[in-house]
Amino acid sequence: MAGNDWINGYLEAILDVGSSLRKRNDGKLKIARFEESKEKEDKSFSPTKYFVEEVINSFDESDLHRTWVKVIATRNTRERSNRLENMCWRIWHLARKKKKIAWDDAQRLARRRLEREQGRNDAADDLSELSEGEKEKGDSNPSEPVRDFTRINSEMQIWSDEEKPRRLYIVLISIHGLVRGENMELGRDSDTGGQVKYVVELARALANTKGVYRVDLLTRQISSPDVDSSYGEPIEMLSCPPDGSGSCGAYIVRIPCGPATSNQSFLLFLQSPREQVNGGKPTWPYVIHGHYADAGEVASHLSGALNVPMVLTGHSLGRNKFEQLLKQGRLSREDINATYKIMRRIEAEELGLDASEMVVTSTKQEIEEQWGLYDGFDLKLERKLRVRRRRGVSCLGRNMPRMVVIPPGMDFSYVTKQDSLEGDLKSLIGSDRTQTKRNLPPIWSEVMRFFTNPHKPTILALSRPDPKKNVTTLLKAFGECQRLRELANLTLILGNRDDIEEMSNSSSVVLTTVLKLIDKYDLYGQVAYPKHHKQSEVPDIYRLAAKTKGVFINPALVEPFGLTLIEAAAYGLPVVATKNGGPVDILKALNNGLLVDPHDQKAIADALLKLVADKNLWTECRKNGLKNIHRFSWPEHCRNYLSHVEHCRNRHPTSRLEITPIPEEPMSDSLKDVEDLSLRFSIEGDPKLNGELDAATRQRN
Ligand SMILES: O=c1ccn([C@@H]2O[C@H](COP(=O)(O)OP(=O)(O)O[C@H]3O[C@H](CO)[C@@H](O)[C@H](O)[C@H]3O)[C@@H](O)[C@H]2O)c(=O)[nH]1
Ligand SMILES: O=P(O)(O)OC[C@H]1O[C@](O)(CO)[C@@H](O)[C@@H]1O
Repeated sequence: MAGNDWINGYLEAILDVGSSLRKRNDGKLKIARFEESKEKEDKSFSPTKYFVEEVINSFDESDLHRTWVKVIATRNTRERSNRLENMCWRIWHLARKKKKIAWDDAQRLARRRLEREQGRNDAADDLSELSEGEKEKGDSNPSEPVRDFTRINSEMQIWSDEEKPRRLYIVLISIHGLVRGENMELGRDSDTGGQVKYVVELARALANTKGVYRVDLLTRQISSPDVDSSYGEPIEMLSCPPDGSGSCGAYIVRIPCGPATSNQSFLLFLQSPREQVNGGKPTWPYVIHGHYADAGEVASHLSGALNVPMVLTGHSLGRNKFEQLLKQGRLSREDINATYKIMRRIEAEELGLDASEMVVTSTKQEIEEQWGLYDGFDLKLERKLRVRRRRGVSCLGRNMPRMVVIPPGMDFSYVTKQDSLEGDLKSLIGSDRTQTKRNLPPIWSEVMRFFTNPHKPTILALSRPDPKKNVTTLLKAFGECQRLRELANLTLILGNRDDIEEMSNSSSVVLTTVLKLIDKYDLYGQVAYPKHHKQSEVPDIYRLAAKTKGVFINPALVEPFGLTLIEAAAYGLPVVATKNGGPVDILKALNNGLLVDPHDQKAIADALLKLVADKNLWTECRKNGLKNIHRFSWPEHCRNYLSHVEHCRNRHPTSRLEITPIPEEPMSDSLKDVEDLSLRFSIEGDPKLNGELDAATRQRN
């Protein structure tokens, strides 16, 4: 039986290896393990023994044993041989099948292990990519704004002009400060500064973006003899571009709020669907965007009442300010809270954070070192959720606002070609000190009249007269550095003032301290501190400092972003800036200056000296700033903004809300046009719309 030879070897192996049969508890004989074989295992590998062990050890086949008993009982040799062959084949087949199953399991396990490993690697890549994506990339093609700060999710659609015609209605809310579109009074008080400029320029830029039909910037109506009547106008159309030629669909809407901001007033305004888009059908805001703690709290109420996604921008954060003021050591915790109501502000910021789908920050640093201080935000969880969303894994039950870095832009319409560094200045400071009657900016004379030697480079500081801006430390650094005083003058533009006594307490303290320090260090003839300047003169102030080969400095204790730094760069002025806050990322992008510890007076003086004295460094920084400033572009900002807002969890009012109108008071004429905005008080929520809608659907209703 040549065909059966292998069987003999196989059977011999079964017999040779030996086996002890053990009575199974269920009465069946179970082929036991080959303990002996373990002990006697010879060093050389025997495939037969291995196979036999595999077959016998690896499965318990009772009926196989019954067959075996029958086979050995078979007398007919031929019959027995056939049965033996069949049995061996069955054993062999079973063993192979078993091994195949084990192999498949092993393969499946290996594949799952590989997938999990891949998933972990992807997640790690995503996380590292996230941190990479937010890191400054190398210089790119100067003609193309670089998305340094803003990381667009690879799957996320970039907002493009090719979008099907959309007619989005966006609501921005910025409550405090004096808000108007032209000739802003920035620096007039602690609440009228960069944020006012930011929201007005954002409203214009969004309205100028294809697909956006209307932008309403909601703020408080302020009617008071102390301020210009323009702040009492119920509605102001924003000219686009700012030279007043035509409208782009951006409006400032001033809501009568009484002494305190009432959510109700804003709610009533927003709950009348806007009839400007989609052929007169009421349209809900696509998004409600709150700016700063106060508007963040109001927006959170409106977002909840209207079921419209909310976006938040901090501009400046209470926890961060609190930390820096404590570090400065001049005020106790109680004094800080009494002065700034800082705990109430932080509460509002936490509420806004909790209600937001997305937080727009100006820098990566703002996420990690400013929002990272808040209960309502956890950096690691936000990143994990972002990775999960990207991998299509459900995030239900886990809410954390998405943080997106989209730095503000700049209105470049005032930036002319690079001014030559010669020319005007010579005529301005001729030997007889009389200004030649050329069309030189009047503000130049206003500044230069303070200086004994106007030929020296001027160090420029421009900010609201707010303690946080740390101007007093700058003055001490300048006053105590003889070398710096010999080399340079100092210009302080600290808002507009008539009478220091009539200013807010914090502004009054800052300005009084400035005057005392000028006197203490006898800086007369070396420091300029003009009382007034117009908004339109700010570019010329930067230009003047650049013409003198001066330096811009922002020594703030903490600067969430620092619009003045990008403005200075746009006018060719190298900068020295606080290392606390947004300037870290700004200088990374612009590569146009030096960072300092705002608490270190000597470091401030040394940095200023370095830039004023080293003309090569000064020229290099000027050149870099001019080359890289394009990265701060409002059109780019808006494309990124809309791309991210598109992915906010979209919701839609699903209930009919009857709002009882406030009893009508006789409306002044000026309010008539507000009425034209269809201030109706009932909303037609479509009850059948119970689910969440995607952005496109939402816009159709
Ligand atoms: O006398 C002055 C003082 C300021 N400004 C302008 O006001 C703005 C000031 O903005 P910024 O330097 O950014 O400071 P803040 O007023 O404190 O602005 C807050 O809001 C800004 C926008 O989010 C952030 O960049 C800041 O970090 C944040 O503190 C700039 O455009 C200045 O040109 C004037 O025109 N005249
Ligand atoms: O953190 P602070 O001191 O309130 O600074 C932020 C202030 O600056 C501004 O952004 C200037 O516009 C105000 O809106 C805001 O009150």
